[in-house]
Amino acid sequence: MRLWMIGCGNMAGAMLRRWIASGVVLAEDVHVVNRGNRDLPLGVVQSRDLPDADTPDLVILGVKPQQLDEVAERYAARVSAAPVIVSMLAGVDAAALGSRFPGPEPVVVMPNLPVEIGQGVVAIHAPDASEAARARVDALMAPLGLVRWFDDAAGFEAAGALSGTGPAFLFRFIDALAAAGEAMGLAPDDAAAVAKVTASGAAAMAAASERSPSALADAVASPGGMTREGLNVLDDQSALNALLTRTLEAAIHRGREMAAERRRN
Ligand SMILES: NC(=O)C1=CN([C@@H]2O[C@H](COP(=O)(O)OP(=O)(O)OC[C@H]3O[C@@H](n4cnc5c(N)ncnc54)[C@H](O)[C@@H]3O)[C@@H](O)[C@H]2O)C=CC1
Ligand SMILES: O=C(O)[C@@H]1CCC=N1
Repeated sequence: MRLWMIGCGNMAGAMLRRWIASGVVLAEDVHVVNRGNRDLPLGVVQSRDLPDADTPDLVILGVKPQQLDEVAERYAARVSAAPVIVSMLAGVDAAALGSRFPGPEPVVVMPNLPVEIGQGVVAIHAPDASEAARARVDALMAPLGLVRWFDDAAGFEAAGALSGTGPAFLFRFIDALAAAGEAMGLAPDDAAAVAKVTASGAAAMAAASERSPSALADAVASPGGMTREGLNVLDDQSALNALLTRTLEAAIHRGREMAAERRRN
């Protein structure tokens, strides 16, 4: 599959590394436009402008949302013959994308960073996309992890916020576990190592097990034992649930503000 990628930093770069590692895309079939060269797989051409070459199978937008107008002004005419344009920009919906890039079918995705190891989530919203566009996007996204299409905007907003921002919250949780270990007297290196492997082992188990995370927590917590006392703190007045609900609400609120900033009157 031949790709033009306009903006390929942390997020689009993570996707690209997986696409090439999985073989779904060949490095020589990718042209990246970035402001400056980034650390990308060998063979991928990076430049400051699109090439004078045949139109690709897909155009991927991976710049910051604030750069949407700038790149649209510069590249919309040149990508107008491409069949599909995929945006990962938070707060940019299909209407905002389609109005700036007339021609290609607009597809909005919300990926997350673990796509780089094939264990990410890609939420997709393109309710008006043709079967051909859906098939093309599905084939590209398949190696990245869990791929879910949401035809309703609300479902996409919630799923995209949960998966897109979620890794950052889990990374914080790992740090918080380590900090708690340090507070109990562990050396920083030991605390960080123990917290990381505890988190990765538990996450792998939750992903692989037929038991729910709640049932797995119960399996750790012996009646009258240490874990139950700890869980009682997290569960008191649903403290952790309430904190994460507020966290996700704040992220979604910001997403809506960003969407309003991109909306045209
Ligand atoms: N980082 C994440 O976990 C996630 C990010 N996103 C979305 O991905 C997008 C990119 O985020 P990051 O990769 O974190 O940012 P980043 O700053 O790492 O990457 C942006 C890239 O765009 C390039 N760029 C900037 N202006 C340009 C221009 N005028 N023409 C061509 N290239 C240009 C930069 O050189 C850079 O390589 C954002 O819109 C964000 O909402 C979505 C889901 C998750
Ligand atoms: O923080 C952001 O705006 C982007 C979208 C989801 C993850 N990173």
